[in-house]
Amino acid sequence: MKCKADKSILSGTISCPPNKSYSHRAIFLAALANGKSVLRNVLLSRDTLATVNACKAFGAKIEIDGSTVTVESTGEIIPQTSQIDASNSGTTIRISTAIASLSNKTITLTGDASLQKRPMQPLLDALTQLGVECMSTDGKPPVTIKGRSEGGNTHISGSISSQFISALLISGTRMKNGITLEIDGELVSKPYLDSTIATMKKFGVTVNTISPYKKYNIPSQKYTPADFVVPSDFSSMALLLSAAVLLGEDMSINASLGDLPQGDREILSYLERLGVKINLGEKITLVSPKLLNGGRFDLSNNPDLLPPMAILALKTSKPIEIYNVKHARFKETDRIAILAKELAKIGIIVTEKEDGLILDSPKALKSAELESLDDHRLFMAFSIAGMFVGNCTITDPDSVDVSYPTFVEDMRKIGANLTI
Ligand SMILES: O=C(O)C1=C[C@@H](OP(=O)(O)O)[C@@H](O)[C@H](O)C1
Ligand SMILES: C=C(OP(=O)(O)O)C(=O)O
Repeated sequence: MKCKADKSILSGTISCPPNKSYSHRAIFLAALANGKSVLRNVLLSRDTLATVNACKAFGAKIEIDGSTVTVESTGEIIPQTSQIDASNSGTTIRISTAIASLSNKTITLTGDASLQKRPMQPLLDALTQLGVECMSTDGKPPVTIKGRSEGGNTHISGSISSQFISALLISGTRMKNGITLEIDGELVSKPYLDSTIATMKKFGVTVNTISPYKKYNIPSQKYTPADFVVPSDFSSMALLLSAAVLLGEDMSINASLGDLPQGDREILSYLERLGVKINLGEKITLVSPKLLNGGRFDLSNNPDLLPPMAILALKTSKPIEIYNVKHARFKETDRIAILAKELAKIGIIVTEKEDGLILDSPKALKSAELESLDDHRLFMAFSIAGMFVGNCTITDPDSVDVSYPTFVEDMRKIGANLTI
C-alpha cells in the first residue's frame, strides 16, 4: 500500500497519543505484580498489543476497555505457551526475554522480519552470566531461553540498546538473589532507564543506583499492583511539532504531559535552539521562523527524535547536524541510512556519517516516492516531508499502527492532504 502526500496547511487541534514506552512498562510490571492493576490512557497499538500477548503468555489475565487495561496476576511467571511473538516490537522482545528467565520452562521468542534483524546478543550474554541457557543462531531473534535464574552479578555493553538494561532491571527484581548489574562503556538512550526505574517505583520496588547509568543493585523484591496513568508520548509529539513547524498555521496539540521522565521531551529545547517559540499552555502551540537556525544536535539520549529532526532540514538556513546516534541503525530499519537515501530524493542535501547525518536545505524541492520500509517513524516523518514538498508518495502507511494507529486519520482532520 502507498500514501499520496500533497501540499497541505495544517490548522486546528490534534491530540497526542499515549506514551508507548510507559504503556509497555506498565503492562509488564502489572503482570509481575500479585493482584489487580488498573492502567489508564494506555496506548493500544501493534507494539503494545504484542506486550499484552506476551504477558498473557506469561500467565497474566488482561482485559481491555477503551484505553483502560486491567491486569490481574499472581506475580509468578506461569507460561501458557512455549512461543512468544513480539511482532515488530524491540521493547517487547527484550523485556520478555529477560522475564522468560524467571521460569524454568523453555520459551522461544521471535517477531516479524524487521525484529528478526535486531540485536539480542548482549542481553543473551548477560543472562548467560546469570545462569540462564540462551540459544540463537546469530544473536538475533528467534531466541530460546531456559531459566530459571537465581540472579547474581552480570555486566553488559551499553552501546547498542538501553532496552537490554531495562529488561534486566525489571526481571532482576524477581530473581531469588536480585542482581548487581554493571554497564560496560557509554550507555545509549539513558533517559529510558529513568523511565524504567520511575515505573518500577510506581509498582513498589526500588533500584539502588551505585553509579548512574553504570552500576545498579536490584534486591529481590515483589512488585505491588498499581493504578497507573500513562502520559502523552513526546516521541509522537515530536512528529506533530515538526509538522507544525513545516506545515502549521494555527495548529495546536492536546497532550497530558504528567511528570514522569521522558527523554524525548528534549525536542522542545532542540526546537527552541532552531528558533521556534513553543507555548506549553493548556494546548501546545508554536511560532516558527521562516527559516530555522540549524545547529549541532547530540541525539545519544533520544534516538527516536532522528526522523522528526531530520525533516526540519526542509526549511533550515544553516545545516542541521545530528550526531552520536549510531544506535538509530539498530531500529526497525537502519534509520540513518534510509533517511540519508530517501531525503536526498526530495532535494535535501545529506551527508551520511557513521553516527548521524548532516542535512542542508534543498536548492530545489523535488517530488518523489519515499520508501519507509515498514518503519512507522519513517512513514510519519516522510508523509510530513511529502506534504511540504507536494506530489509525493510514501510506502507502507500500515506501519503507523505500531505506535500511532490514528496518525493519518487525525492528520487529515487538521488539513493533511494524505490519501491512501
Ligand atoms: O525502552 C524503550 O521504551 C525504548 C528505548 C529506546 O531504544 P534503545 O534503548 O534501543 O535505543 C527507543 O529508541 C525505543 O523506541 C523505546
Ligand atoms: C525503536 C522503536 O521501538 P522498539 O525498539 O520498541 O521496536 C521505536 O518505537 O522507534
